[in-house]
Amino acid sequence: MKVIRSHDPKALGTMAGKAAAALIRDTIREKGTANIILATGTSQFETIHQLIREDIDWSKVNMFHLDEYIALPETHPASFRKYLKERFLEKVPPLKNAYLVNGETDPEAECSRLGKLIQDHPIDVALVGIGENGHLAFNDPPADFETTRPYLVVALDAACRRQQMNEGWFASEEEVPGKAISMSVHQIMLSKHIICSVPGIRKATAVKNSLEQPVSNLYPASILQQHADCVFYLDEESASALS
Ligand SMILES: N[C@@H]1[C@@H](O)[C@H](O)[C@@H](COP(=O)(O)O)O[C@@H]1O
Repeated sequence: MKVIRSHDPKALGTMAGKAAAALIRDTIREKGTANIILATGTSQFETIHQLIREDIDWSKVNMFHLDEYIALPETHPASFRKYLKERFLEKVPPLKNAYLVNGETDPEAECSRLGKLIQDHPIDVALVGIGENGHLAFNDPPADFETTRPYLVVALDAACRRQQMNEGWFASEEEVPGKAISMSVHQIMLSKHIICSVPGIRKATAVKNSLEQPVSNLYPASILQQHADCVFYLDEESASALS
């Protein structure tokens, strides 16, 4: 695992977006197509902002995303589908496929549908973030490191729900859905390249635990220490607790 520090969140996002774009272009050159995972949330603003400015043949790209709330309408400001449509899909030419997680249908059937699709599209490049509680996608601690199912129905813990409220996505903690569909830790780890963008002081403890604690499902993102090609992009604030 590699760590790249930049002076501010904007520079961090620019570097992460450029790195992702280079990997996507290389993959298309080698294989003809590229399969990617995008993350959502505040931490991805600058990374995605850079990605949409890159010269990429998007018609050769298949996209998956990490997670979505169950039973949250797509019109809600916190909907991850809405986020990806408005910040990414509407800003680039049409992709080959964009496999969005639908949280408004039968969740187990949706997990199976997406699971089959992603198993047919081995992931080349995954953009991920981590939560204040160290979660990867919506795999809150203690995360399930054992399951090999690609997508899971998960319960969101209090820390995760509080973070979503504090970031302004919801007016109150009670309004945050209690459940979500999440890509599993196992599936994320199958990605060939992982780019983890983590700006901001609120993530300093989670970053320290993820990078400096022994790998443990109590710090879900600590599993990234075992990935063959994962790069953490940090700013001064998110790196401030590192030894
Ligand atoms: N479940 C989402 C993830 O998709 C995201 O990558 C991560 C970081 O979130 P944020 O960027 O809002 O801090 O946790 C969110 O809650």
